[in-house]
Amino acid sequence: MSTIAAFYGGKSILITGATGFLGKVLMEKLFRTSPDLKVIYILVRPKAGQTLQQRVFQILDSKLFEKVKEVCPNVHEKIRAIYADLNQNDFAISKEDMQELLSCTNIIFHCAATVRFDDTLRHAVQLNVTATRQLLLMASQMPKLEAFIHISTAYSNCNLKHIDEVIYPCPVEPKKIIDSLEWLDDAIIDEITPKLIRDWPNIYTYTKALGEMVVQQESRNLNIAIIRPSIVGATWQEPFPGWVDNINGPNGIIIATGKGFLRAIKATPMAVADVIPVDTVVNLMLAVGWYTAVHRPKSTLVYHITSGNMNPCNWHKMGVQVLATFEKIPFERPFRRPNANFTSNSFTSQYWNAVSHRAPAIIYDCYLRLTGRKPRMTKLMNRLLRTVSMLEYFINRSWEWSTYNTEMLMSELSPEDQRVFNFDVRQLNWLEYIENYVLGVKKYLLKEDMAGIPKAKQRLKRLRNIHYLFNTALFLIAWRLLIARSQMARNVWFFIM
Ligand SMILES: CCCCCCCCCCCCCCCCCCCCCCCC(=O)SCCNC(=O)CCNC(=O)[C@H](O)C(C)(C)COP(=O)(O)OP(=O)(O)OC[C@H]1O[C@@H](n2cnc3c(N)ncnc32)[C@H](O)[C@@H]1OP(=O)(O)O
Ligand SMILES: NC(=O)C1=CN([C@@H]2O[C@H](COP(=O)(O)OP(=O)(O)OC[C@H]3O[C@@H](n4cnc5c(N)ncnc54)[C@H](OP(=O)(O)O)[C@@H]3O)[C@@H](O)[C@H]2O)C=CC1
Repeated sequence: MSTIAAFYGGKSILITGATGFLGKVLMEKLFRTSPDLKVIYILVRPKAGQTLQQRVFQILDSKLFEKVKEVCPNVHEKIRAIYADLNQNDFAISKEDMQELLSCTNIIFHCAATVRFDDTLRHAVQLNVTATRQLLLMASQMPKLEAFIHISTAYSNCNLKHIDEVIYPCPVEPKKIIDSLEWLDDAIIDEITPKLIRDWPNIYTYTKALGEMVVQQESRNLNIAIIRPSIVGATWQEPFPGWVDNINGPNGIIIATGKGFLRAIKATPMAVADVIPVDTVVNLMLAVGWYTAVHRPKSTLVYHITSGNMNPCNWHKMGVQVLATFEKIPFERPFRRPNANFTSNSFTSQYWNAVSHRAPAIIYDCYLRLTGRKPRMTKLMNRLLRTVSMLEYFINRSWEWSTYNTEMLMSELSPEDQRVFNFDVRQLNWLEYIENYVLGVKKYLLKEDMAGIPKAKQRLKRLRNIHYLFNTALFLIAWRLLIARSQMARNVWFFIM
């Protein structure tokens, strides 16, 4: 019997960000391994015209939860969705709900965040810093609370090259920033943002660092742990390989490459691609929840869950395997044949952007115009290139994250717990994982049917022929122009003939 699974039995667990990528996988694993848990409270806001209940039903009815329904048929009764908006004071939680949360919660997993790189400082601070402070305040009023697990990111200190499992101070106190955002207007905030974030690459990573500082400062006598995952990718093993549900991180790039929109990227091929499967992160989270509650470490422990130091993969290897998978299982209706040119040179990258991205988009838009349709490819390409430029910082550098606490925790687990809550990334076979990842993107994100593969392969062949034809025509035109202008070219031509 797993000690960790037994620990969560009968517990009331509060999860923020349960409707997000990580949150869903966390709930799934909790229900599957501890079906006798008492209740999971989730803080949810209505979204896209859906009520809280509709959002919960949609999650429970998804493929991700198929196994859960077998082991925990009354899962609907064990989720208690509580209306909450983390952007508002007291999260706009009703008095009755707040009372229940304060008196019943045993464990908190705080996953909610804005993960957009280009969010406004005001919104990102509200969600990633102020809301964390607010939640800690709530936690301090929970008599039954055993552990508070805060999810940060391995990139919260990406301005450093070597990162230890410690909380690093930020140059400006979070409280000062929270206070000043209350009276500064948006224009001034925009102006001072670059000065505040200094050598952090974006507002997201900066506010996650501030969030960690808040955790340290407001920890009072709570049992707290911080988890820092690197780039969270599709599931490796559980509940099935390849599950993924948003376009963040590598997912959008895989789609753009598979559909033939993106064929070159400014990346350092040998830089470490520190992707970590989402189920691995969730297993560590549950193990940390147990360890923090039971062993009550004296200080706030930070756990890195990264792949680079234990089982490194680089962007080149990843790109090659992604392309190899596209050969076997191509995406439907590609714009061009998938290709992946990595270059770390800015000039070459701009050349590829002009020749491989913008020019085909312009040509395609001309074609759309000529056939009486609305041009759209240039706009789409501009947005894609903007997105790619925001990711460039992370694919042109490598970091070293120490993992002493994570390894210590692994050694504390029983063999059964090491199996059920496996976060040992050394066992990961990258080639297999990447293939399942791409397949997962096709099935769960693009919702493409495997029956469409022969047609997609045919289309790829047609695109290859068009590509050859286009290049041959281009070559002949260039050659013809050269012959018309140069005596030397004419001599070579007569010689060949
Ligand atoms: C030739 C290429 C070779 C490829 C080889 C094969 C691939 C092998 C994999 C290699 C991948 C390399 C890239 C890896 C990138 C790794 C990045 C890691 C970053 C680590 C940071 C830390 C991790 C974390 O802690 S949190 C999670 C990270 N957060 C995010 O990823 C959020 C990023 N997204 C944003 O901030 C925004 O979406 C933004 C600013 C990028 C765009 O905002 P905007 O308002 O313009 O629009 P949206 O409505 O959001 O989207 C517009 C448009 O863009 C598409 N899109 C959005 N995100 C992505 C994406 N990540 N990749 C690609 N495309 C994206 C989206 O679909 C929209 O398209 P529409 O058609 O208009 O709907
Ligand atoms: N994905 C990754 O690569 C990595 C993620 N992380 C961290 O993991 C955590 C989870 O990330 P991930 O699951 O990927 O992110 P998602 O964007 O998928 O999920 C974010 C969650 O936060 C919730 N949320 C956002 N704003 C509010 C609000 N105002 N009120 C209530 N809930 C809100 C969202 O709810 P809603 O559905 O209503 O929008 C959603 O449930 C974050 O803390 C992130 O920093 C760390 C490293 C890497």
